Order: sequence, then structure tokens, then C-alpha cells
Amino acid sequence: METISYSMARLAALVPYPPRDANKYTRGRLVCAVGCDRYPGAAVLGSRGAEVMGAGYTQVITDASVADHVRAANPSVVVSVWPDVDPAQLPPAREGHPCAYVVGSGYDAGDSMTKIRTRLVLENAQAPVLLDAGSLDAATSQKLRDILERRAHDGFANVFTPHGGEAARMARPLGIETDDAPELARQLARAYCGTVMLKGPVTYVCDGETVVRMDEGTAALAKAGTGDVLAGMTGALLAQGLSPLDACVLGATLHAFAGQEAAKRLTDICVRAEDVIASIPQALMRLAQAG
Ligand SMILES: NC(=O)C1=CN([C@@H]2O[C@H](COP(=O)(O)OP(=O)(O)OC[C@H]3O[C@@H](n4cnc5c(N)ncnc54)[C@H](OP(=O)(O)O)[C@@H]3O)[C@@H](O)[C@H]2O)[C@@H](O)CC1
Ligand SMILES: Nc1ncnc2c1ncn2[C@@H]1O[C@H](COP(=O)(O)OP(=O)(O)O)[C@@H](O)[C@H]1O
Repeated sequence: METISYSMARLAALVPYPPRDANKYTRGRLVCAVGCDRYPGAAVLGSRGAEVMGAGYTQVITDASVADHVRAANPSVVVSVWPDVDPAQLPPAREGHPCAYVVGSGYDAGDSMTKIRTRLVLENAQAPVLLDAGSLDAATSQKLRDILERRAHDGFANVFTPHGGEAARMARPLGIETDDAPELARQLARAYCGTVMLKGPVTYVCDGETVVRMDEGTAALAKAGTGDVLAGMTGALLAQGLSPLDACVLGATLHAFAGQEAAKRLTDICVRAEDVIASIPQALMRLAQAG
């Protein structure tokens, strides 16, 4: 199996700078079904990462207890609360009005609502869906794998962003046993009918065919919440119309650059997930110079 890397020029060409006549909807809408009582911070971090990464209209659907945290931290994000959401009204992606979804950041794998909400999004979102955190565990059920297969058949992208522990939990029920990270990413991508970003000190992205290696990361990123930021950033790139493979590779690279830029100011010790978001502009400038 061949593993490739994207050149800086290729990555720079993917950055979705808005055209002069853009409006917030043409730039792309990202709907984030994220956060729960236990993990409100994941909803704040993911939605803020998405806005800074360029989504034109960022929405959060979450628990009532989380909604006010998100509103207070990110007033530009549009927040709705679960019982008020009509699944049939979830916005679709359409020509000129791209849209994508993130589901699962800040979901508890052991909470019964996690499977229900993940299924609701996968069944109703006529758009790319990125599954993160608790939704990755939910995706192991036969019912959800059937829905993932049907979505892929209907042309709707599924994207998965597991860390090593989550990837192992996705692999186990399917009898996938390899310890080789790029091979694991490839087998998971095929088994779950989508694109897998297997995160770690080196991150591998695979759409079932091509495996892309991204080794720009820094141990400064090994801190709670940085994965929630990455899910929001990558979701924002999907929402701006990038393909799943390109969105994952560009998202992971800019996240890594942002971690490095934050560490230059703050040291590897002090960087927090919030600082990674604050450094996305420097990451973009660095990519523009390198490309
Ligand atoms: N501020 C907030 O609201 C935040 C909210 N968050 C939310 O918390 C939820 C739970 O997410 P989670 O990642 O903490 O726990 P979970 O998925 O159960 O796995 C943890 C176990 O897996 C294992 N493990 C193996 N390899 C690993 C690796 N490479 N990286 C990490 N772990 C690895 C490891 O076990 P070990 O191998 O060390 O025994 C470990 O015990 C989720 O919804 C997330 O969005 C967080 O983002 C933090 C900020
Ligand atoms: N040692 C490391 N070197 C480079 N990147 C790392 C390292 N440790 C973690 N990361 C990156 O930090 C992020 C952590 O994501 P995740 O484990 O999902 O965190 P959380 O669930 O707390 O948000 C991933 O993008 C991962 O690639």
C-alpha cells in the first residue's frame, strides 16, 4: 500500500479563501451536534475552531445545559437545543450552498442519547457528516453501519476522526487486528464506508484507497480538547466544499501548524486547545508563505 504526503503548494491551493461576492451561506454552513452535560467545553471549542477555519454559518445543536455556555463563549454561533430540533428540517447541502455536519465531539460513549443523536444526524443530513468521539463508538453498531453504507451509496460522505483508543474500539467488533497505523486507517475506511483520519503523533488519512501521512504535529497538541478543535476545523473545510480527503489533510496540517505557532509563543508546556484556535491565522499565513 502506497502512502503519500501532500506538498505545501498543493495544500496552499486548497485553502478556501472566499470570493469577492461571497455571503455567509455560499461560504458554507456547518452544523455541529456536539457537547453534553458532562462535556460542554467540546461544543465551545469545536464551534469556535469551525468559525475561525472559515465556515460562513456555524450552528450548534446541543443540550439545554450546554447552550448558554456556547452562546456566552461564541455569540456568533447559532445555537439550538435538542428537543426543539425537527430532524426533517436539518439543512441539506445544495448547489452553491455547501453544508456539512460534525457529530459526537463531547458525547459520552456510554450515554444512550449518543447513539440516538448520531443516528438522527446520519439518517437526516443530506450532506457530509464527520463523526468524532462518542459517535465513533456508536458507529460500531450494525444498524449505524447499515446507515453509513446507505449514505455512501447515496453519495453522502462519512468522515471519522478517531484517536488511537477510539480506532481500536472501532476495529475490535469487526475483527480488524492490524497494529500498522496506515493499514488500520485503510481497513477502517473500507469497513465504515468513509474517510478515516487516524490521529496521533503522526496522523494518517485514508479514503479507502489513498493513504496520506501528516507528520507536522507537535507534542504541544497532546492536551484535552485539541481533538474537538480539529473536528470543528475539518468540519468547516468540508462545509466549504473540500473533498473528505483534502479536508482531513488540510485540517490536520493547519491544526499541527497552529499547535507549532502557539508553542513558539507559549512553549510546548503551556499551549491549550484555545491557543490552538487563536493560532489558526498564523498557520494560514505560514502555509501561504510555504506554498
Ligand atoms: N473540555 C471538554 O469538554 C472536553 C471534552 N472531551 C470529550 O470527552 C469525551 C471522551 O473523550 P476521551 O478521548 O477523553 O476518552 P475516550 O474516547 O473514552 O478514550 C480514552 C481512552 O482511550 C485510550 N487511548 C488509547 N490511545 C489513545 C490516544 N491516542 N489518545 C487518547 N486516548 C487513547 C486511553 O486509554 P489507555 O490506553 O491510556 O488506557 C484512554 O483512557 C469525548 O466526547 C471528547 O470529545 C475531550 O475532548 C476533552 C475536553
Ligand atoms: N504527541 C503528539 N504529537 C503530535 N500530535 C499530537 C500528539 N498527541 C496528540 N496529538 C494531536 O492532538 C489531537 C488530540 O486529539 P484527541 O485525542 O481526540 O483529543 P481530545 O479528545 O482531548 O480533544 C490530535 O489531533 C492528535 O493528532
